[in-house]
Amino acid sequence: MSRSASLGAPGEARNVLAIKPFRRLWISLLLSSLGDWLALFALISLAAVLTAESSAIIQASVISGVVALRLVPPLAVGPFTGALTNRVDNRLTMAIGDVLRALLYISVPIVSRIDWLLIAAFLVACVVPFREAAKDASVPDLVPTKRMDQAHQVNMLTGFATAPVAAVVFTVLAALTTLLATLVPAMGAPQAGIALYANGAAFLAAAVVTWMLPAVKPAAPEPAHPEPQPAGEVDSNELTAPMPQTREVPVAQPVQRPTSPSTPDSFVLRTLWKGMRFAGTTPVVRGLVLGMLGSFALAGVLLGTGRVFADRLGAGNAVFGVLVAAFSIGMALGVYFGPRVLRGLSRRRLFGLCLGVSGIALFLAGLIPNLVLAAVLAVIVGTGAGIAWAVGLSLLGQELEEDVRDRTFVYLHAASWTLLLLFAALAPLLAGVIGDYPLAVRDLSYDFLGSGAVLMGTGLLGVVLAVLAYRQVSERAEVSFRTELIAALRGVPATPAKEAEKLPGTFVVLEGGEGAGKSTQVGQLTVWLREEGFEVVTTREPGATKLGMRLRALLLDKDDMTISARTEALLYIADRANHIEEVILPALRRGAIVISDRYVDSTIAYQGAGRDLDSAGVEMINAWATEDLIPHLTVLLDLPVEDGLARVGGSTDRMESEPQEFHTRVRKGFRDLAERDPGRYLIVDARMSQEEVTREIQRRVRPLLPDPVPQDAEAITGMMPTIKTD
Ligand SMILES: Nc1ncnc2c1ncn2[C@@H]1O[C@H](COP(=O)(O)OP(=O)(O)O)[C@@H](O)[C@H]1O
Ligand SMILES: Cc1cn([C@H]2C[C@H](O)[C@@H](COP(=O)(O)OP(=O)(O)O)O2)c(=O)[nH]c1=O
Repeated sequence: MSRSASLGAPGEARNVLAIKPFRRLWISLLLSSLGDWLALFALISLAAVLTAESSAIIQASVISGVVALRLVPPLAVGPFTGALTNRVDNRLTMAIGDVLRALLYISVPIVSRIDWLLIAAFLVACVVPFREAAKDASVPDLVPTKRMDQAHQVNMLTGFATAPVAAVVFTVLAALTTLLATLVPAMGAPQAGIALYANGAAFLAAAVVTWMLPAVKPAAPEPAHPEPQPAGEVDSNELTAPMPQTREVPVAQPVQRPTSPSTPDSFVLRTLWKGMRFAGTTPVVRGLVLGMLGSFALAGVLLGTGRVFADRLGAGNAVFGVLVAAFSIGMALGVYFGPRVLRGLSRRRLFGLCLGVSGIALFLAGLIPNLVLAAVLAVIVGTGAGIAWAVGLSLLGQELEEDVRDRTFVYLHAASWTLLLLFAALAPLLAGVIGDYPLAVRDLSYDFLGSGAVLMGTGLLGVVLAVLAYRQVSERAEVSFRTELIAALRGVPATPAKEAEKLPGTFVVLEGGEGAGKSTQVGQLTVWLREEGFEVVTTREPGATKLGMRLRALLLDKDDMTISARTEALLYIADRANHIEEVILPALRRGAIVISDRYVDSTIAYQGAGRDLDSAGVEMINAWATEDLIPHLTVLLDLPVEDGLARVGGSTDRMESEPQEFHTRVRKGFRDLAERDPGRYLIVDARMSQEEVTREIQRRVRPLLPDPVPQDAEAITGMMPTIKTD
């Protein structure tokens, strides 16, 4: 089974990175995104160091301010960025933006005052939207239109992927500073200066790389003259030919996508709003979006409280770095390996489980203030959040129609950044308000920490969120969560209690009276699933096998009116037993999706209700003949009898020529069956147009489809694109 990859497949990333100018843009983005993360960690640390002597609430407010200041100005300056990108060379805007950021960051440790730290953080945040807008606006100049989406995806992923690297760099620098301060006491207490200097260097390097991009005049978008490309580079014609004459970008490809932890501008807010409205449409999408955003809120809380928490445990910048690195490395591992872990477990269950585990780990980290434990737990929180994110992304990809898929992914990325920063800003404030209390009961003492309480509270919220999200996405399953989890951990397939053989395929049946549209919908469903890359076996009853064709002729021949009701029932069931053995089971064992036009329910409705045979008896013989093979889903196309008969245009076979009352009983027979077991049925009003019926069926079938194959999941979530070397 293969399905088309939809987001940033590594192969595609290599493709778009083969475009030399875009690769330069990407390198400058990589550097500045690294710098951005490094700056965030360093500023939080420095804020904590400079306020070490102040009260807890002041310290908390300053840390919160450092983060909040990144969130606010972009909203104010966002609308003005367009004016600049239209007038000034984007390359220049980007390079100046990088140089300004470098200077501002370097100035912070030199001035070493809390007021300047906040002002500098604010000024940086004001520069960022211009730089981002210039970068986004220059992508269409550097990349052919058809690769634009890939380019944006690579950029988005880069924004995430640089976090663990920056965290490790920060930790190493912080540890070095601490070591130096110990060796050379004259240096004073360790601050976070080195990281900010390194950061300035990263931005200066980014400015140089940006400056080397091919110049594109904003007013006259002449085709650029790319340098001669060595073999293996993308043909320059590809670059110049589809160059857009204006900066108009189709609605489906919004140009501004956040790539660093600093850009919630008006576009993002708009996307958030639209996305939020969209996310409410189906429970599964709602559950997935809720859970995925929740994992970023957890990350935000850890980022916001981490420094103060480390402080209260008697540690400093390096330990904060370790916590952030542990979390973000865990997250990267989770995203990368997520699609491959516990293959035996349904992806939806894995999604809920990982979120829950993250929540519990965060709760424990807050409960037991211990540095080593906190680092280990941070890895677990990150891994859980990463797996949930990756699995959520691939499930969403499966769940959503192609036209809204990209929009939702953009929304998710934008919303994630915003939530991350929002929670990182709120968490320290809350911790400061709660305060720290050393508790002592007889010989036992326990440090109740405000930051610990926030971590615990968020952990609990995470667990509640996991349960809520799981409820929204969970599917009816024959195997209990526990059984499936134990089996998955042992690496064996989980066997439902009554099913002798776990079949990898999916069995869908369409039922309904004459002319309800079964054949039409079977056709539509088949085309759709095949396009999605699944192996589909389309079949029908009676008459799908050689023997079946003979039975069909006997059953439907208008001249042969002497078949008794029981004989008729047995003949249909005989056809079914043969059909299962020869067609259905082999396909299900292969993992195919089997779609059958009629199955057991037809006998129960036509012979049981229609011919007035004892339905329980008919059901029993069916159960024996089918060895209890029950479809995963039965779609009942329900239609008033007259409408259906009018559609088929008069009686053509023995069954159709039965009187209207017979067909009315059949209709009721079908409805009774469906109402008895709503979890396994979809009743569709077949008076709707063919297209509407098709859409309704697709919506219900989608969650039943097998999980995407691992390569795809990797393709969707692959993070660090490989650089093609010449
Ligand atoms: N939703 C619909 N609205 C109107 N006509 C339909 C619809 N679905 C199918 N039809 C038409 O009704 C007729 C019977 O459809 P068909 O799919 O053969 O039904 P069945 O297999 O249930 O007997 C066909 O001519 C088909 O084009
Ligand atoms: C499978 C099955 C079909 N039938 C009847 C219903 C149909 O009238 C006929 C099958 O004819 P067919 O032309 O295949 O069905 P349709 O045109 O309705 O899609 O057999 C039964 O009575 N009992 C059964 O178990």
